Amino acid sequence: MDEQTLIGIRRDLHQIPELGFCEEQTQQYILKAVKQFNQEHLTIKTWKTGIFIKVNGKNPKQIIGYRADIDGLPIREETGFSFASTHLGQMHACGHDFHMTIALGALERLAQAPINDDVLFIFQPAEEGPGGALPMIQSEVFQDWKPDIIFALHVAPELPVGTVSSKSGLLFANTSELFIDFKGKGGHAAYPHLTKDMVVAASTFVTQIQQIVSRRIDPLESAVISIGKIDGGFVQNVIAENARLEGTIRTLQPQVISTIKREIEAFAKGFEYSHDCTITIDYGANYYQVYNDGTYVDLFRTVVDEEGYLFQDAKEAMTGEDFGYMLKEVPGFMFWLGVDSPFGLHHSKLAPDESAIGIGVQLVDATVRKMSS
Ligand SMILES: CC(=O)N[C@@H](CCC[C@H](N)C(=O)O)C(=O)O
Repeated sequence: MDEQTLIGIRRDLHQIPELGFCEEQTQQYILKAVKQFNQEHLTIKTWKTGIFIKVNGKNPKQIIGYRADIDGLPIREETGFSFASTHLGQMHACGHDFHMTIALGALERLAQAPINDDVLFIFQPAEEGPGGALPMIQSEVFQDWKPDIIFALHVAPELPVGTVSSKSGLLFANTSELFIDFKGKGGHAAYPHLTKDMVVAASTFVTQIQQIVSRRIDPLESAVISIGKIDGGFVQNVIAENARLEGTIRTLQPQVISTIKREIEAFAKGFEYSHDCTITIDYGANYYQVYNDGTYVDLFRTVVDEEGYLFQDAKEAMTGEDFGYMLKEVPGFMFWLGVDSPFGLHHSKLAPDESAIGIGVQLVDATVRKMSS
């Protein structure tokens, strides 16, 4: 596929972002795009809103897996692009439109010129939540077509186009979502002493739990607690009976997540007493760390060099990725693809440079071929 066709696909996909497990339009778009490819060597199976596509090899000794995530985020786009999201309040603000396009580009090349081994393309729903990788791994299709090696990429806005980055070992953090509901007693804003104000309780809670990271966790064991959303009350002169916090916990060691959860629960008990309220905690989706196999990172480094691009050693990031579950089952790696955007991941103005798409396709294709040689 030429660059203009790839950019066209990316722009089409950019216009139809859908949240986790609602990616029906996206799934249909991908299936339709794949219909244009040489069908001779393809076997296609859908799974919920995801898709497995196997390019049957000429003399297969192994299955090489490549995964692309397909969901968008609940963010109102502010890019001003002519091809901006047509789904109000939803946006491909994490580059999954790039991820899908690159996978389609590499798939088209392999469908046209298959290698000896089988190559399994996995279009995975719900990476941003509630997590599609784990149930997809448990599916019959994955178990039947279980890859021997697997890899994936993620766009990196802070890296220039032509630079990629990865590392052996830990790349992405362990994560847990965090949802906390406060219930107190509402009332007239003029009589706070007759109420249990949940806006005060929840906002104090947000600042207090930051002490868990600074005072309860070994400074050598990094952790993040971020609250991204606060809800509470209805009107300016009524004290709120209910409030809700939504956030995420990130740690570099899996066991530190449990420590943080225990500490949050202890803080909650104290708050129930001091604010005379009830607090309910739900941890939503939990993702396992992304841990790269050094052998394949080294192989990839060689491919990047041979293809004429720049490989930069990565640092661990506090981003989460349920691809970590796939790497727990199957050896492989993940890498960052430079897309040079002035606005970062999860920003309403994320504007990745489309000239990185062709580089992604070339690197995925070349990596698969190298893994098979
Ligand atoms: C690459 C990336 O940005 N991934 C997301 C994964 C979200 C996991 C889950 N919804 C959570 O917030 O814990 C990220 O936010 O890192």
